[in-house]
Amino acid sequence: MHKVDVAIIGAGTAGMVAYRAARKHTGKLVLIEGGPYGTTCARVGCMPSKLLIAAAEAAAAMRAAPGFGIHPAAPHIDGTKVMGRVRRERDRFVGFVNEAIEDIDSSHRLKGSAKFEGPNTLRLDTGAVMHAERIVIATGSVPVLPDFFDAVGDRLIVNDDVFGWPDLPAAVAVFGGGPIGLELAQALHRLGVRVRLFGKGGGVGPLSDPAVRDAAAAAIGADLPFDPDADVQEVKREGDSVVVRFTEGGRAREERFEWLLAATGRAPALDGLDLAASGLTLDQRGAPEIDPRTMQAQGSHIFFAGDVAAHIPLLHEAADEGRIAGDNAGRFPHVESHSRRTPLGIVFTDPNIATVGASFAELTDAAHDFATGKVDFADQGRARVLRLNHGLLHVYGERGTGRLLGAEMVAPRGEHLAHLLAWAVQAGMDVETALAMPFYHPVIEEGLRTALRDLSVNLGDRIDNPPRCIDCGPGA
Ligand SMILES: Cc1cc2nc3c(=O)[nH]c(=O)nc-3n(C[C@H](O)[C@H](O)[C@H](O)COP(=O)(O)OP(=O)(O)OC[C@H]3O[C@@H](n4cnc5c(N)ncnc54)[C@H](O)[C@@H]3O)c2cc1C
Ligand SMILES: NC(=O)c1ccc[n+]([C@@H]2O[C@H](COP(=O)([O-])OP(=O)(O)OC[C@H]3O[C@@H](n4cnc5c(N)ncnc54)[C@H](O)[C@@H]3O)[C@@H](O)[C@H]2O)c1
Repeated sequence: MHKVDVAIIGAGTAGMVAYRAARKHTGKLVLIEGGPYGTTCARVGCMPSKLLIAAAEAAAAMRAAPGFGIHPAAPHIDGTKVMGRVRRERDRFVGFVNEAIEDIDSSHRLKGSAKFEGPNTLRLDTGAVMHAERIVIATGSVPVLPDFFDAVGDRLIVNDDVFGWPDLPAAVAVFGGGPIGLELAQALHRLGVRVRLFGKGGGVGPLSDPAVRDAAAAAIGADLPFDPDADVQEVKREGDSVVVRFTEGGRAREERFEWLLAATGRAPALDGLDLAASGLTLDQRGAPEIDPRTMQAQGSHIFFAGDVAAHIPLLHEAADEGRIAGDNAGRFPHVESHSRRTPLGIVFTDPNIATVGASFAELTDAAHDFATGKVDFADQGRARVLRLNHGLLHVYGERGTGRLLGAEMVAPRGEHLAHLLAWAVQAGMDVETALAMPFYHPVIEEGLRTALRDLSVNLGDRIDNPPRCIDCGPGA
């Protein structure tokens, strides 16, 4: 039987980072991959979705030009060329990952799907069996598909399928108002695909602040048909079409599409691991309790990292967790505790949707004594110059200390505002210190300053905010 100090299951982002961290402690380790190399992020996640969005932004910019008095021809979208670039660039990113895999000692790489046969015993579907002193589980996540969708048969697709398309389809029904549904629905819509986005329960991405969520629903809904709480009676297949029966504004409707794209959530990829044989105590989801500071499960020799840990299923968190889990698996039993970064989430819609630090729901549920500062981008100087003047940003600060706690936004260039705020929150900055930082003129960040000033007023630190649109002129 093959014997190793550390076995890592899954060669995605978390698993590859875990391998490098564990390698510093031992040369007796193995990285096991059951599917294709290349990582979810590069193959079918972050990168191809952003490539599709970039093409959609180019088309949207052409359509927006008449608003400046510039009249180009309407965009002609060549679907095969759009998808060709998406796949070419995607393959380039995947190529870099594959090079990193090739750099790993070949005796440390194993192909096959692993499952537990005992707390320290793994069996691969190739028949190989190994004894591992410590194990890192980094198996990622899989799409959750409601049974309701079975009726559409092979017209049901997920994100992976989109990035394999040779051409753009004519019409797609997208289900799910989370990050995947929002990003793909808006991008496809802007690329000339007829899209309708069906949400459930009123959610819009990761937003929990009702006012910001409403503003985001309105901004996305102004671009394409989007109901965050759709009343769908039936989905079925008729010939090569997907038929969706739903209610809109009290009226029964039926619409036909080529595909039903499910973006209805992702779950930890635990099926097939036979975790029951691992000796861990499992909850009703079939998962053990994991310490997010050590990534250790119940003080055992088993560690989790990335989406499978169901902590924050984002790329930079997967990398951090891989580093923590790999290092601790390597040094076990002398496990070290690590502090985690300030939460940061960005959805690459237009306008961007973003969350930073503590969410409105977390602060409210914990009865935290906080105040909110606001800016509406409708009248924000630079946003108006650029005709990007849609959105709402709420920033939360602690009463008594003025410490910045978090923010939720749907905002132009929100990806950058969210970073500024995340860095300020992690640095423990208070609102007055943030306001003492330089703000250039005219920039979108002046909108953030308006929200910070409003927060300062609401915390009782200053009497009033300067008059409306002060960032339109000198002396701001
Ligand atoms: C469409 C989409 C867009 C996204 N966009 C963003 C974004 O813009 N920004 C962001 O931060 N995040 C984004 N994400 C999330 C991000 O991609 C994930 O958080 C991240 O890729 C998770 O990495 P991981 O290492 O946990 O999993 P993965 O990269 O999925 O790696 C898990 C690996 O484990 C293997 N495996 C599974 N079971 C077994 C087994 N039993 N034996 C052996 N191997 C096994 C799998 O084959 C896989 O290779 C996006 C996700 C999707 C789907
Ligand atoms: N830009 C980014 O960072 C980015 C982009 C894409 C994905 N991701 C990551 O991937 C994860 C998974 O994304 P996701 O969007 O699939 O999941 P999600 O869980 O965030 O959202 C799923 C949405 O689908 C809705 N839903 C569930 N059942 C439904 C049904 N029957 N009909 C209509 N809607 C239904 C839910 O209410 C929810 O709003 C995210 O949590 C995120 O961490 C990140």
